[in-house]
Amino acid sequence: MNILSPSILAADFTRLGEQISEVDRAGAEYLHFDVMDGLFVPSISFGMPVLKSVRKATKRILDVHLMIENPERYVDEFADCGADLITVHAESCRHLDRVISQIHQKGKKAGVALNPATSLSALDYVLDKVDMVLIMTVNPGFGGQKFIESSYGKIRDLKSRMEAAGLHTDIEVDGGINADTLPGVLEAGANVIVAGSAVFKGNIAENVRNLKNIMEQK
Ligand SMILES: O=C(CO)[C@@H](O)[C@H](O)COP(=O)(O)O
Ligand SMILES: [Fe+2]
Repeated sequence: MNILSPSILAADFTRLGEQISEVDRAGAEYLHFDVMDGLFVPSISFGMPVLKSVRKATKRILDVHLMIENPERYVDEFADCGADLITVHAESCRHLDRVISQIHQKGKKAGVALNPATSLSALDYVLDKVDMVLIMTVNPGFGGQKFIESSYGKIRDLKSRMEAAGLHTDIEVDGGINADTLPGVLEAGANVIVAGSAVFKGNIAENVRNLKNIMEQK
């Protein structure tokens, strides 16, 4: 099933509750929550107190993307604040297998994210343990960046690898997704689509409808 996960990083924070209701009403299935620590990525975004408030504002799946060093320090707290799905970066975990188990022990779904320059081989011994793989289609740290073209091939390779192993794990893409890049990532095998600017800039309901239309045609 294809799923849309609007990234609130691109929302108007003075009207966050309203804008969350708007994407909910327009039919987005997930809500993407980008946590940045100023170390793993250059920017600092938001953390637990904001997640707690967002949890009260929506019943949708909260898809928490941790762009932080040593995320095991905070996984339990993000789980307690209302995350449903917690994604950690392979590059930021010294003990990736252990962090995946930690997320599962909290009763949450676990995702592993790969930066554009990270090989799929980082997933070799954990692929069958994760609920989702996040292929970053920009270098993490900021919204509104340009999609990296080599991502299409990477998604396709991951999809073949999963098929060969008999796995139906979700493939999420994040960064520079819009009406132009969406058809290609769907074709390549992605099914969980993060979109920040393409949802929150302009008319939110119309943007969600357009992206969902494309997703339904594929
Ligand atoms: O994780 C990140 C950026 O690091 C994203 O989730 C962005 O928030 C996506 O924004 P757009 O590229 O869709 O504007
Ligand atoms: Fe993200």
